[in-house]
Amino acid sequence: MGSIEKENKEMRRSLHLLTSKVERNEAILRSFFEMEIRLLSCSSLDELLDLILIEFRAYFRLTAVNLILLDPESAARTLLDDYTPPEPGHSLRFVNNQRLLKSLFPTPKLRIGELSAPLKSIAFPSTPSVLSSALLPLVRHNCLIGSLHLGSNDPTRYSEHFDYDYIGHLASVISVCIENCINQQNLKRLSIIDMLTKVNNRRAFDQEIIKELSRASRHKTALSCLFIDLDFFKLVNDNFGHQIGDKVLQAVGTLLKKNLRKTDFIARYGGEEFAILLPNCDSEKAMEIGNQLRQKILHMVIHDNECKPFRISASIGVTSCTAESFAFDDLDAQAHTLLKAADEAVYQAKDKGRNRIEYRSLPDMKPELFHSLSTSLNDR
Ligand SMILES: Nc1nc2c(ncn2[C@@H]2O[C@H](COP(=O)(O)OP(=O)(O)OP(=O)(O)O)[C@@H](O)[C@H]2O)c(=O)[nH]1
Repeated sequence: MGSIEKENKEMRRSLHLLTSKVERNEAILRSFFEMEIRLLSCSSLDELLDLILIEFRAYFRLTAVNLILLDPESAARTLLDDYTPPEPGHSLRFVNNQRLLKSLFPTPKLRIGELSAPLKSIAFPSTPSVLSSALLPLVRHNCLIGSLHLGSNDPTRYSEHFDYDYIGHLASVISVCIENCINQQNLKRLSIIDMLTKVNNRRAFDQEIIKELSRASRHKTALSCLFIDLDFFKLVNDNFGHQIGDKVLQAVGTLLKKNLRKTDFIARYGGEEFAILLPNCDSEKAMEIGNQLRQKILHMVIHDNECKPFRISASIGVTSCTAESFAFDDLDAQAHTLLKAADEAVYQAKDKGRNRIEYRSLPDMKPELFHSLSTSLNDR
């Protein structure tokens, strides 16, 4: 073979290698780009975490994907109250300070390749089969906010000899998405939460009752409403001070959350008044639940500023409805009717001596009566 021919062959081989490398890089970039779009379109932290912890694994053919998040004020943990990650306690962990993150990233740079045993036990506590990995520092405003760990059982998958700019870029996108989701959801949460008791506020209740009435009518299920009004609360404030009064309200909020189902809706409706929606719950069951709450409130021991114990009581009003309860379709009118009945039941309980539970059935309502009724309720 002549030397020119040999040179040509060599050049064709190089060209072929170069073309396939470009094609491979293009495919990688495309897949990263697609994932970036999906990350940016996540509308909640749950959705974002599912994408990272579950879908990344299949999409990038990985053995393990783990995440550590800095969460000093438990903001993320509060938002994720109902969220279960894959391998709970391993794939998603929260830290209150940066110590652990700093041990993974003495400088906030990607860590690629094989990990030492101690680092592996931090990054992949439940996956010893990981042989090579990419540890991505998540950074926002020059602050380490977390660490994402991509692990493979292929020892050559992540190697120091390759360039991983696109993974670094992905880490930046993930950092922004995590921060955005937490901030947005936190803001939304703050607008519907009563800051003192950490149950929902009245605004959230007024929205929820419409949703629940609509759901109850669609599924033909019962919906009950409880009003809980603390007795002689003014005396608590007068005798022990406002701070202790606040402590009582917080304790009642905690007691209600602890003793009701996740699907029940608890709100602070006014100063010392709580309102509860019990979906799929008829009058008999609602009375039973209400009475249990009354007894639990009565047995709750609170301490004043001198650590002396005292107790409180509550008057409870209950009402229930079913799809057939209303002669009209207007959900606002239905909500007002339900609230008025629960409110009247509380007053009856107060009238009869307090620390009691009373039931008020819904009146036979005519739609034309609704307007005067809603006006009087709004004036309360
Ligand atoms: N500490 C504290 N007190 C509050 C708060 N909101 C309302 N209150 C107090 O709750 C008290 C309610 O008093 P009243 O409406 O007279 O009712 P009550 O003393 O509970 O008497 P009955 O309801 O008739 O049993 C008032 O003294 C309010 O100042 C709050 O956020 N914190």
